[in-house]
Amino acid sequence: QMHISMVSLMRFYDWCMVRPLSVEEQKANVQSAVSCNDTKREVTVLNSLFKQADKTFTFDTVFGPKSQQRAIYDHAVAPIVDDVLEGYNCTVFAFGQTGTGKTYTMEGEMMQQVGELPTSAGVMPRAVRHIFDILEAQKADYSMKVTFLELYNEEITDLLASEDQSRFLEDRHKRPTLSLMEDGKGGSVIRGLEEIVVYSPGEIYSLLQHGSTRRRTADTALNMQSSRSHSVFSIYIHVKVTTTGNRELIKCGRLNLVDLAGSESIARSGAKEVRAREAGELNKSLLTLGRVITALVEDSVHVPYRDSKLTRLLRESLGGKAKTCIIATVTPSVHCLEETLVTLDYAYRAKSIRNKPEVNQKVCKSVMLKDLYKKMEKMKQDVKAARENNGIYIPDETFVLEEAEKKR
Ligand SMILES: Nc1ncnc2c1ncn2[C@@H]1O[C@H](COP(=O)(O)OP(=O)(O)OP(=O)(O)O)[C@@H](O)[C@H]1O
Repeated sequence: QMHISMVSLMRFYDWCMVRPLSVEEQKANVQSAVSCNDTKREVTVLNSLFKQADKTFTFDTVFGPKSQQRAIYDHAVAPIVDDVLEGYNCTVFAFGQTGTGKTYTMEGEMMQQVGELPTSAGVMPRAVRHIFDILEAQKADYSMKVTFLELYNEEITDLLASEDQSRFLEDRHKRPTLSLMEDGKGGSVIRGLEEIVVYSPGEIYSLLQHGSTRRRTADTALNMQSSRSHSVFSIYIHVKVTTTGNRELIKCGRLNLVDLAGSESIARSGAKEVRAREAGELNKSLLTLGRVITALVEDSVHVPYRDSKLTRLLRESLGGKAKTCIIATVTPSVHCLEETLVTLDYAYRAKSIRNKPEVNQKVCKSVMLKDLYKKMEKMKQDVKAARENNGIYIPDETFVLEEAEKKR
């Protein structure tokens, strides 16, 4: 087995989405305090309403209140999905105050089944459709698996946990939590996180639906805590390609779609950190993310990745070998001016972070990935059953690939 890498320096992409004023806000005559210039790619916060200087931020792309979900996907996310299929690890973060449209942008209207995408479908269902469209058109030999987790109060829970483990999922305080460990290669692994092998868009849609419903059910039970939780949905794709020299390679790409906690928890803390901690409002992961961004922007020797679960989990996407982008979501409402400035400032600063994207690929001989995965799943089931009694190690796919090579 051999690893080949291509290294070049790449900065974060950053986009800004300004949502329309809601019907209620319009009825209440809420003033708009944000203006967008899509062509100049600028967002201006109208501090002049309060006799202060206006503040303008430039992004890679600015999507104003009239933007369609489809345009956002085609313009901003589709090129990233192409990179994932080339073997890159890519991460899309949605970052903004509660109620500004992070979930709308990432999930939007979820697909119940396969069919036309609704106009309000968000990044997740669109990415899934796009990935399958490309693979089917290429008649590719591929395998795919997904994971979906929630990080709340520094505890990781599995949104796709099988029913027997999910009895307590409605109550975040009673859920089984998973431990995060270093993988020895600069990344991290989550022990016990369900990795579900999928063969069709429909399967992923129902998993997404399932996971996001679990997240929301917990909300109604516990007073809208989703604004303080982060969710990470990941799709792992292995695609077999044949090079001009008739060599076979497996490209291993991964797409992480991250819906972050509301950025108001940063605005609220800061100087008031102690009080915020007492009120249980301090979001350690979000604050550490901010500190990691600052350290990377300032080229500090010490980057505090280890200080939170989120930054340990997504270390590779922050100054590492992944391609990363941030979607900042803001509301035009004049009542949210302070939070809007915090969001824009964070997303804007992140732009100067440089990652070193690398293609992940392995040389392979003639194995059919689809067959291999079916065998692997069977093996995992068997071993899992045995493990419950004897503590036997569950093989990961690298192990299975190596075993398949040895047997030839
Ligand atoms: N671009 C948009 N166009 C139309 N409606 C939108 C848009 N963005 C958000 N909304 C609506 O605004 C409301 C809040 O959006 P959403 O739940 O996505 O916010 P959020 O940032 O994910 O909040 P939270 O942090 O609480 O999860 C929803 O009713 C959503 O449908």
